[in-house]
Amino acid sequence: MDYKLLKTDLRRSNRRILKIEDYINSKSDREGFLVRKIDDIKGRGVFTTKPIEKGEFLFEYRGNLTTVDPGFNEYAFEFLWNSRKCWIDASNDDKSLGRLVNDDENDSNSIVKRIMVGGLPHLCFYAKRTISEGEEVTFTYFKGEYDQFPWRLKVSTIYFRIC
Ligand SMILES: C[S@@+](CC[C@H](N)C(=O)[O-])C[C@H]1O[C@@H](n2cnc3c(N)ncnc32)[C@H](O)[C@@H]1O
Repeated sequence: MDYKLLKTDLRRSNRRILKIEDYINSKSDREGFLVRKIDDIKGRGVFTTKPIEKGEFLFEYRGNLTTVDPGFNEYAFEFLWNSRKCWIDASNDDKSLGRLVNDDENDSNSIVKRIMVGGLPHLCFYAKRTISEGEEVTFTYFKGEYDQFPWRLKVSTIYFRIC
């Protein structure tokens, strides 16, 4: 057994485990993504610059944690923590990637998990499946009313016409 190699492997895997907390604590995003304007309606989106494996950590939905309802705010992410409604308010443009992930109702490639770091909840995007190089990172915001998501209304109108 090559113990030197084993030690290096362990160090590498420990680094991988620590990485997510490191990104959260240093308020930074990992490399492998770029932001691109898609069009005037959708605005900007996040795209991969290399393939991503299923289950990989992508980046945090970074913003201010609050228990005060921010009202209509397209950058507020609502979730439950200890049975209480909370929001990550990402309306401040801090150049982070999470706040720029667009909605895909039916075929999104990421999910969001709540993880605890430093005793506080953090929302993190993970790959739901393999994501190819150059693909847009998308998330299903939630199953809401169509008037909350006017772009979905547009898509379903086309769908009904085709049928
Ligand atoms: C959290 S922001 C996402 C980033 C946004 N595209 C930007 O450039 O700042 C949410 C907003 O993006 C737009 N958006 C998200 N998903 C969309 C989609 N599938 N089609 C059209 N617009 C979308 C809507 O304006 C929505 O209110």
